This record gives sequence, structure tokens and C-alpha cells, in this order.
Amino acid sequence: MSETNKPHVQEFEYKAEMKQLLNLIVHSLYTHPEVFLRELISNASDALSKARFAQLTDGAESGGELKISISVDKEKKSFVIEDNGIGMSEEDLIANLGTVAKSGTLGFLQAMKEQKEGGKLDANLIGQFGVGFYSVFMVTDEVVVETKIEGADACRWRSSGEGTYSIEKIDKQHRGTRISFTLKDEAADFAEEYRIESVIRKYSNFVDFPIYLDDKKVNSVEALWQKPKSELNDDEVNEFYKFVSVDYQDPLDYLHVSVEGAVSFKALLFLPKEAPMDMMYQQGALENHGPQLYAHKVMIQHECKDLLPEYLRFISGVVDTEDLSLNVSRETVQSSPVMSKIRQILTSKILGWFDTLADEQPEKFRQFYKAFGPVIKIGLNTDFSNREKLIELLRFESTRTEEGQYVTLKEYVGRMAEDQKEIYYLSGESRRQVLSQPNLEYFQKKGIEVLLLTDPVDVFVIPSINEYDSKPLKSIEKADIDFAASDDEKKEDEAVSATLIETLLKVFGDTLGDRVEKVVESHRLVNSPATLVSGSDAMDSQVEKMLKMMNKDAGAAKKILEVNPSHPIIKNLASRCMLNENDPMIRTVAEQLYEGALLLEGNLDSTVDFVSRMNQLIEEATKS
Ligand SMILES: Nc1ncnc2c1ncn2[C@@H]1O[C@H](COP(=O)(O)OP(=O)(O)OP(=O)(O)O)[C@@H](O)[C@H]1O
Repeated sequence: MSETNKPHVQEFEYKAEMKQLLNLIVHSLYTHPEVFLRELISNASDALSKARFAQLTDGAESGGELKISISVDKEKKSFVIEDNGIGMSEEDLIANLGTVAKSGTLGFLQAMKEQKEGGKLDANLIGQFGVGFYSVFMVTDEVVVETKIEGADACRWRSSGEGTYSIEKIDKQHRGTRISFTLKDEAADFAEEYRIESVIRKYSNFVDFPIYLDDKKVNSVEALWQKPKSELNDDEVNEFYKFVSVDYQDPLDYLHVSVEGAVSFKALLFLPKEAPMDMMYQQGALENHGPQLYAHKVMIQHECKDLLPEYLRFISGVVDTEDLSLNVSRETVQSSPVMSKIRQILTSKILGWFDTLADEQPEKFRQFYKAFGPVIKIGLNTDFSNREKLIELLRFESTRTEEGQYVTLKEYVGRMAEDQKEIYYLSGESRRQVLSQPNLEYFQKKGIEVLLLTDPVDVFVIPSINEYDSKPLKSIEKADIDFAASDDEKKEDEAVSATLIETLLKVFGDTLGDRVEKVVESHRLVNSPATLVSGSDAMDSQVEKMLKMMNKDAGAAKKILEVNPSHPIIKNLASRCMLNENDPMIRTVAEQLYEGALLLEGNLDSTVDFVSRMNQLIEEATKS
């Protein structure tokens, strides 16, 4: 921060990230420049909501009709937007318009960089990251913000977005904010009334304060959620969604709720088509999301997190109740029994909505599940009263589904063979990786369906289900799976004799020592020579891998190495073993099979020894 010699004008320098951000906005955002208007209107509307709220709660002065006024001059290419909202103090200006205060900004920069590399950069992104004000630099080279809060001096903030901004005290009588600038030549059409009107209709029609354009009111200010469901039409609903959710796509689906009873409320809720950017870029991003809360058609909270449990907060929209008084404070909202009742009813309605979607519009449901399935699963371990309903919503790919297609637990159980007593699953990074696991061979051969868990959340959630329809859920990585049926089929002459295999297993065991719990004969392998399985109480290998990635090595339990006595490699080794138990080749191969199995499950820490041993074996095999 540096001050110039001028008496009343203070000059400030932007922080490094801020410069980076402004640079991107000024030089790289080309599509949708009209977004600047949406952002300025949305900020004005927020400031007006705060003013209205202050009036209701602490009886602050009204300041006349709460409104947004825009005036333009075509000749001068000037643009002015003014509101009589809460305004900003000098400190607010520095905090809000001078610094990157929000974690969202870094996410935004990251997303921008990625988009830029992909060749397209979309200004629509800007609203999702709480950096909307700066989009004004798409259409102008210099912005002046004059603003006043109740009971403090008014200030003028000025910046050309290049690295510095200035603040000076000014005379301004009324509370509120006035933002003015001259449009760049290429953005001169924003001084045309028709252009502004069309942008307002597109993005800001539902702002619940009147917007005047040169004294003419241009928005509709309508509480859409108050209309009966039968009177809603898709176009206006979609438009409303884009407005409340700052999304540029139509919603995937919407739900209209009207409840009269112990509590009364109306709600219009939306399911986005895609997970919002910040949900992917920030952990715990849903913490502060939620629909807007209205009381008696007046907005009291923008993103009200108390309306829905965290795992449903990707749902946006409006909830309007007659049962909260207008001058309710944030804290009272939080602890109000009305809110917990609304939350309970909404949660149940929303889960019912998902269920109906799954029945009636499976393709839509599939799209929804793809985007939000991982979030929904969080609910299984946090919302115990709805656990059963959530379990019914779960979808999995399986060895019987195509890629991207799902099966439910109910369907799985419905098509289980009579003698199958358990629900089988296997977890891994991707469908391809899971399908390559030797542990699947037996199940594939027998035509037993196995659920493929590839969402990282799965391994933390699915084991907690324990059983469904009285059938235990079981990872096929576990050692205690019942393979009795397979034994009688095995042709005697195919496998190595019991005594021979015993000796070989002992050599394997001696070679691998502490690294495995034990080495045993396998009943599950068909085409592979060896595989690793976990003891019945051990951790799933996928969990182990993830804990390792998080540097939380929980002292992974030792695995059991299973060896396939029908496999040619094992047969060859058994013959060698009969001749010489100390044959070094047996030990080298034992190491190689063990590390190969680790590699397949993604848990081999270093491939150096593996590759050098492989070369040694190839050399052996290629000797003439
Ligand atoms: N007209 C205004 N009146 C009062 N405060 C304002 C006004 N415009 C901007 N601000 C303040 O500046 C802050 C930064 O605005 P900006 O548009 O960059 O982000 P945001 O509004 O917080 O997030 P989003 O763009 O997601 O709505 C606002 O949060 C608000 O505190």
C-alpha cells in the first residue's frame, strides 16, 4: 500500500493474485461480455436486500423506494448504475474491491487457466466464483464507484484495473452506490436501451427490486414460486433457474413444493445439469450453499444452508414461508423449529423426487447420478433417518452392465442365483482397472455379477451398508469367500498334487517372509497364476491406496497371496521344486508374482525391482 502526495486521494496497489485476475479478465474474456451487467445488477440487488433487512431488523432509515437505476448516454458512451442499498464504507471498499479475499478466486484462476488451455474462455464462469464486479473491465478501461453507508463519509473508488486503485472522500447525500464508466468502443452497444433491456430480460428479470432504465421499469419482479404448479411454464421456470443459480444452462429438472399444515411454505427447487465448478475445485464447498430463503415473499437469506442437509445443497432455488417473521435474525433462523421442520419435509420431498425421476425418467436420473452421485453418498453416513431411501438411490456399474450404465442393489438381488448368498463388489480406480483384477476371474467364469466400485467415495460408504435385503455385501478381495462349488469341478490332472503344492507354497512363504500373512492355494483364479486377497478384517486395497495417497499409512494389514495350482507357471515351478527346493528361479518368480499382483491392484510403490527382475526372466527365457 503506498500513499501519493495528493492530500485526499489515497492510492493503493492490488495484491499479486488480484493483478493476475484482472489481467485475465481484461485480456482474455471475450465471450458473453454482457455478464458485466448481470453482475452489477446482482451486487446492487444484494445491497438492496441488505438494506431492506436492516430496515426490518434494526429499523434503519428507509431511503425511499428500494430500486436500481441505470442511465446511459449513447453519444458519450457513458454508463451509470445506481442503487440505494446498504453502500460501502472505506474499509468495505478496500476489503471488497481491492483484495482477493475469497478462496473462490483462486479456484476461478485455476478454472480460467484450464479453459484457456482448452482454447475457450467463458465469462459465465465469473459469477460462480464471487469475483463478478471485475467483469466490468471487459467493457471499460476505468470504473468509478461512489458509495455511502449510513452514518459514515461517502467515498469515491477509482481504478483502471491495471495494478492500482484510488480512494478519496466525497460529498454524497444518500445511502447507496453509484457505479459509472465510459464504455470501450467495442462495447458501445451497451449504451443502447434495447441491448440493456434484452440483457436484463435474459439474466436479471427476477431481481426482486425494480430496475429502471432511464426511468422506465424493465424487469418483471414476480414471485414465480407462489404460482400454482399448473400455471408455471417451462420457459419462465428455466429463465428463473438461470437467474437464481447463475447457470447458463437450463436445469435438469425442477420441483414445485406447496405445503400447508404444521408449517406452510412454497418452494421452487432445481437440479443443475452439471456439478458447479466450485464443487469440484473446493473441498467442503457445499458448506455454504443452499436455496434462497424468503419470508412473506421477501428474501432473508441468499444461500441458506439451514434449509437442506449438506449432501443436498447442490440444489438451488427458493423457499418461501409464512411461518418466519420478517425481522428474524440469522441466528434465530438457524435455531428455529420452523426451519428444522421445513428441512425435514424438503429432504423427504427431494429424495422422493429423485426416486420418481429414476422410475419415470431414467435417462435424466442417470445424468443426475453421474454428476451428483458422489455427493448423495455422503448422506448415507450423515443422515441416518433417510439412510434406507438413500440406499435405494445408489447405482453401480457391474460386470453385467455396459460402461456408464447402472444397476441398483434391488436389481442385483433380484437377479442373484438361488445359491448365491452374498452381494459381491470389487473396488478400484476405473472400470478398466477393476475388470483386469485376477480376483474377478472366478466370478466371471461362473457368471456371478460383481458390482464395480470406481467412485473414490464408495470404499468409505459401501462397506458401512453391511447388508441389503438380508444379504451381506462383500468385497471379493476378501479371503473368506465361499468357493466350495468350484472345487468339485476341478479336473484332478489339471492341478499340481497336494504334496507338491504344499512344498512350493512353503518356498513362496519363505521367500516373501513378512510381506504376506501367508501363501495359500487359490480357488478363485482361472487364468492368472497368483493374486493378493485381504484377511476378513483387513482394509480394502482401494482404501489402503487412498490412505497412502493422503499420507495416512494406517499400517496396512498384510495380505494373503493366493496361488493357482492349475496355472502353467505354478506347475512348472512345482516340477522345479521337486528337483531342487533351492532353485533360485522359484524365488525370483515368487517375488515377481507377488509384485505383479501388487501392481495390478495399484499398490506397488516402486517398479524398479519389478522391471529389473522381469528383464532377468526374459533373458533366461530368450537364451538359445
Ligand atoms: N452495489 C454495491 N453495493 C454494496 N456493496 C457492493 C456493491 N457491489 C459490490 N459490492 C461489494 O463488493 C463485493 C465484491 O463483489 P463481487 O461481485 O466481486 O463479488 P460477490 O458479489 O461477493 O460475488 P458474486 O459475484 O458471486 O455475487 C460484494 O460482495 C459486496 O460486498
